[in-house]
Amino acid sequence: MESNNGTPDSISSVIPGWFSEISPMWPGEAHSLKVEKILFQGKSDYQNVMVFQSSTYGKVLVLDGVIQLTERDECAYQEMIAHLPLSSIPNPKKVLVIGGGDGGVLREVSRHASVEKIDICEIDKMVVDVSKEYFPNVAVGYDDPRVSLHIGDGVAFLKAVPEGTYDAVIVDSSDPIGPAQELFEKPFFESVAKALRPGGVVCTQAESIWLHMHIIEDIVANCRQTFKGSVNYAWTTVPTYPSGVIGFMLCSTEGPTVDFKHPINPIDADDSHVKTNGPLKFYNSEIHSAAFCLPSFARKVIDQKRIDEVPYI
Ligand SMILES: NCCCCNCCCN
Repeated sequence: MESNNGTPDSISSVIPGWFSEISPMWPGEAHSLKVEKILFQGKSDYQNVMVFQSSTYGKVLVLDGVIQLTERDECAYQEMIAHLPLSSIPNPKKVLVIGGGDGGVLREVSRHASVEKIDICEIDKMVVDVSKEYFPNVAVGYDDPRVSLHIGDGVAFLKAVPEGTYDAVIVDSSDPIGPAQELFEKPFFESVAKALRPGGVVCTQAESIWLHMHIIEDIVANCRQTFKGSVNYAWTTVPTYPSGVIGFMLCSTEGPTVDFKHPINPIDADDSHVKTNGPLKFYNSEIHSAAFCLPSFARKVIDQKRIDEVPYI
């Protein structure tokens, strides 16, 4: 059976007027969004930057052809990557964000009243500028006076950080091809561990259990060798990310024990941030704990890494 444009009904090919997210990171599939209008297209020193108005997900930020956020579902990612670590430790004071140039993670970190200082190191100034212009409800994170923006390479920034500086580091990176590649490698995790105080926490973007178990396996192995506290994988649903899910690696350094699965400082128990930042749309304490429940196929691989590393006695 054929459609009225002559192509078989089962094949809808790449349709003019739609954005299709095609990448070697998810071969053989491409999620598409209908484009109402392209609002911005530019080329920075690091990547192609595009913003378009979609029919169903609001405005969309795309870097090198890959969706970074949409107005409709960004809350699911930004709230989880920020509150999974910060709700797991008492009174976080100093927080570093690597990447995250759109400002959404800053918006979420600033909900925590105990936080005194928020550093952000983003490599691409164009991402910051474009977000401020087209995504004011995301880039609002920059308005917080506790925020200091550093434009530069996150790897170099971390190397220069004095040992034990931060309570939490959040790595809001794009995928590990292009400018973010080094943020998935062991030397980077070692710099993060050094920058954290004892019992400090890191939460890093850790891809999809449906598409990237091989990458996750490597991240888990590197993190188990580097972080001597706890090492956990959590995940959330983001409809416009490849496979509709994305995960986070949550680790702590040696020191006071961190039990990531049971938040001791849940941000949803305190309403004081709602006046300035608006209500949380996605995160709550129940979804925090649930995020660490893994499907059996992923649990097998992630837990196997732990068994492999227990030395024979
Ligand atoms: N596959 C895309 C992963 C993007 C993760 N970073 C998004 C940045 C939002 N602050």
